[in-house]
Amino acid sequence: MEKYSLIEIIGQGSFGRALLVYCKNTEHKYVLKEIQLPQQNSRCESTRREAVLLSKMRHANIVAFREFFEDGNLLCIVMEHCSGGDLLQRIQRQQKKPFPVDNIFKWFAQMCAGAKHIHDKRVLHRDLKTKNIFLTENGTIKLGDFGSACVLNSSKAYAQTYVGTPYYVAPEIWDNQPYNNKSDVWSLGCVLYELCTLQHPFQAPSWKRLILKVCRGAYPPLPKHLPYELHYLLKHMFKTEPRDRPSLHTILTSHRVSKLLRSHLQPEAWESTGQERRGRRLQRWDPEQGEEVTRRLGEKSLVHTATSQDTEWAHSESCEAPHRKQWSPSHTVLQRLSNARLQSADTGSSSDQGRAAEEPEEPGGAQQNRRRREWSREPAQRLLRVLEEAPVHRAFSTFIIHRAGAEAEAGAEAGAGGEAGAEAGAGAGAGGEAGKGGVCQQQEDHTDGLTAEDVDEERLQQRSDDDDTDFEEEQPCDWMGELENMFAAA
Ligand SMILES: Nc1ncnc2c1ncn2[C@@H]1O[C@H](COP(=O)(O)OP(=O)(O)OP(=O)(O)O)[C@@H](O)[C@H]1O
Repeated sequence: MEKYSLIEIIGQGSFGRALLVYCKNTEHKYVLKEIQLPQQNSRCESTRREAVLLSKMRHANIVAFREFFEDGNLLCIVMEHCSGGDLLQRIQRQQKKPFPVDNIFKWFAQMCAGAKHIHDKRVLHRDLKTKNIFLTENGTIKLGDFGSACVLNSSKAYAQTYVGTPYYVAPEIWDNQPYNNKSDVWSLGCVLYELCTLQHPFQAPSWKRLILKVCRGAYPPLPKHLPYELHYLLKHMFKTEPRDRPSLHTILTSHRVSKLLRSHLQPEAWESTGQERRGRRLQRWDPEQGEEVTRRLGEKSLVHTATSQDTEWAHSESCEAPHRKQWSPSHTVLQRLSNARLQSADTGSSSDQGRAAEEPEEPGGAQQNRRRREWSREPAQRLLRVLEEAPVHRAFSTFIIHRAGAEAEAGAEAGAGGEAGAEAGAGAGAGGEAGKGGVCQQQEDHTDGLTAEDVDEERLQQRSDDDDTDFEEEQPCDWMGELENMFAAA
């Protein structure tokens, strides 16, 4: 710590301070994130996870990691300082003046390149939003805040899961489906929309209407003067079915707009997305590496997996996971919410009055016949009851959901998490938003498990977007239980 001197405190996150510091050795400024120890486990883990993941993500469009250490009762991560601030601040500074289209393409291409790099390492960011995307002094995009990310490679199922920031969360998450690589794509669609309009695509005065809009993919159209490519991109990124959404790989390689996007990328950003590896048979991620990462992250780490994840990864081109076949994200929640709307109106809920006329009905009775994953846990009444009085501004916060068995059993069976999650929410108590803690031991920064630049050759080849939904969490989270606890506690 002695080698850093404090310049200023640049922010107070939900778990600790972010400091702008000066390093006497390198004569550079850095951001130092600190967390008080001991605290509750989850935030501590989140910080450690951020450090470990960040340390292994070397890419022109990802915040560069410097070091990770403990100093007394502080856990510290030192990282690149992005002096342009975050995109949320940048958007706010525009004061309704639109960004030049070239800027939009450049920034979007860079965030896709950074996110693709993450996905190529089988990591999901899970909290992509304007607040977590930074700009350097020269206007280069850097993805940051890996505190919510997860690695999909351990052979065990792990103790904690996550829902994201509701305003940026994809429809499948509201339908208790697993987070997957396309969920990150949805979130980036929200960011792209904000760059285009300076507005969030899914604005609503209540949670219920927010969720309905998200599940329908119903966003106000972009202004007509914006180029066709932006309209086209958003239309695809906001497909409510993950399988219909392009992956980042597709967006940057074989989508109608790929060439245009790539023209906005510096060669080093493009090369480090893995394209330079085309044609070379690459080593598949070794499951043992996932174990190693898990061990280093600690027993309660936020690492999700399938029990047969290595097989799934190896055969992701040809094998559809069973739950993937069952995906029909928005229909379940829409139908439940629609039914509940009537019940809610019957019981005299004022906030539901008149909404039926405003919200478009689900098109096509034929969709009712689609295969549907049963939403077995909570009827929509519960959702409505929870959300009815909840302040919608909280939908911009990051939520972390705890699973049952988090404290005792890191290796809980995959698939058990959904039902158990409701109790886990109660057990977690502290309620939703990031800001947990716990005693944590120092971890060596020895994370070889994440170093493999392992991209399957097949993944570089063109595929349908359906096949392109190539990895996902195995255990959907009980965000509703968590919301219930959070709002009950408020
Ligand atoms: N690498 C960075 N470069 C420049 N500013 C940063 C960097 N990392 C974080 N910040 C800024 O520091 C502040 C605190 O960030 P931090 O990630 O600690 O918390 P947060 O994102 O505000 O909240 P949360 O804890 O819920 O994630 C924010 O204003 C953020 O924009």
